Amino acid sequence: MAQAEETRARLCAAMGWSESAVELCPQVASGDRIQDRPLAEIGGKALWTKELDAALLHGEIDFAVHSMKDVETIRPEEIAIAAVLPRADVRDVLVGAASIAAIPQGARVGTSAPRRAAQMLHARPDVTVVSFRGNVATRLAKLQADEADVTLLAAAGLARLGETGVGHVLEAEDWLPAPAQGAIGIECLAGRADIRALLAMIDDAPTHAAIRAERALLLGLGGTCHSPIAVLTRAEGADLVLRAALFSPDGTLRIEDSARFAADDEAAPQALAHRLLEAAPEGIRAFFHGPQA
Ligand SMILES: NCc1[nH]cc(CCC(=O)O)c1CC(=O)O
Repeated sequence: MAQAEETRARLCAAMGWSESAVELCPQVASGDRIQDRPLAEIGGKALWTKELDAALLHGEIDFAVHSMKDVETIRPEEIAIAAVLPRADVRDVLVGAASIAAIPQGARVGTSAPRRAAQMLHARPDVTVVSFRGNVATRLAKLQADEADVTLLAAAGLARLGETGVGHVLEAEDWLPAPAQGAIGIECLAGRADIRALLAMIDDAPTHAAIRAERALLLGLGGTCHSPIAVLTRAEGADLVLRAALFSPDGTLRIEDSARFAADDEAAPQALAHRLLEAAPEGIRAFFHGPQA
């Protein structure tokens, strides 16, 4: 809802409309309804898109607002990512300790994200990872209830909920975020030229280019929500520099590579994916499906 409200505010500001010109149509996604099991177990895909896709396809809504981190790599061809808002803070926040090094020996780390679990076990093989699902408030409550000693959350999500004083931000260069973290994307029917033109008014080209590159990398890797992958994109002049690290889920294995390419080059991130897969030992390779059509 916070993301939808931000989108509405930006659209109304760009168009000179009053807020009442855009109606919010709240939907509960299956990923939010099912909170007691890790996503990987629920059967993975489309947990945040299924209901909104149906609403788009049935003409109940004109566009849908997503955290791009939750949007699967391969989308129905009738649906287009029409706009991406300026990227918020890409970093993860550590809650319960002042730094990775300061986490007590043998601590319980609450997370259900394969990336965060693998990164943590890579940095701190002594800790135990415990499953930790639910929205931001639920996870903070679980930490309060001592179900874990520390947890990791996206700075962007905390900020959108007004939880700015929580935890300690981890520098992105040391602790790479998830693909598309911090980016809000707006989807509509590919055939709705009118809506696409409207949404183009609030598209942030640099963020859109970075998201396109990160998603092209994921497509080349065949990465899913089970794949422990972390990335960081930064702009260098007209180019993007994309860093990517792949892990084994237990954190024992880690490989990293990077590429610099023109912002509109979609082949380059796929070539980076190819190099990573070539270099990946089986313990990493097993969690990626390889290049997707
Ligand atoms: N389903 C998890 C999810 N999807 C997007 C965000 C954060 C907001 C963002 O990255 O845009 C979160 C919460 C988290 O990782 O802490």
